Amino acid sequence: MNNDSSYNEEGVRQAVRLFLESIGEDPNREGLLDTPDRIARAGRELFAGLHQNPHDVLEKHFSVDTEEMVLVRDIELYSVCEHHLLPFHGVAHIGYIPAKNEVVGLSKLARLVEVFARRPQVQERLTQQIADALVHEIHAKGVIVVTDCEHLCMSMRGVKKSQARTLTSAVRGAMRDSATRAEAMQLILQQR
Ligand SMILES: Nc1nc2c(ncn2[C@@H]2O[C@H](COP(=O)(O)OP(=O)(O)OP(=O)(O)O)[C@@H](O)[C@H]2O)c(=O)[nH]1
Ligand SMILES: [Zn+2]
Repeated sequence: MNNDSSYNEEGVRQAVRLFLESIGEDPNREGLLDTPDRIARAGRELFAGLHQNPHDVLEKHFSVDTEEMVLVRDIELYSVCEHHLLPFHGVAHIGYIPAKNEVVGLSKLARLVEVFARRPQVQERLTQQIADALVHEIHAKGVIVVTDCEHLCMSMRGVKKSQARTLTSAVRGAMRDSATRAEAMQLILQQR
């Protein structure tokens, strides 16, 4: 169910006006006049995942007779860290071993990333939520999710380490088997 009726655009506009005033800006100067409205519209998109759920994305699946690993790597992701509300961005790699006849369309894996990325997040939770959704919604026998991101709160402010990448992983079920996990990691790391 995609229901964003709890998204309060006027509330966001007021908060942005107050924020601009509070940093010493003039929200009435020409360049900033439309900014509260722009941010209200952008926020609807950036936080759309708060009003979506993984069930809807993974509901439709196919009867493909396979129980072998499927892996989609380099799925672009943009999220917002919940501590500073600054972006973190990078890629997600998702591998899963489907239950018999519960294979999902490849694009649905990318849509699943969007459901959890488009929220205030921490990278660890984002990674785990993607893995858990594949177990709960399509009964995947094994799952590995690896995310690899740059956090702007670590690059453009604070410690200012722009080269630092954060990698987090979540491994479930049969993917915990060391040989299977090694095969998935090899596919993820394979030279482009
Ligand atoms: N574990 C984790 N930490 C994150 C994530 N995004 C941002 N952070 C960290 O959240 C922490 C918040 O630390 P605080 O000490 O409360 O805030 P701060 O004073 O702004 O911290 P600095 O960034 O060190 O200046 C920082 O260390 C950030 O790097 C994330 O996805 N996962
Ligand atoms: Zn942060």
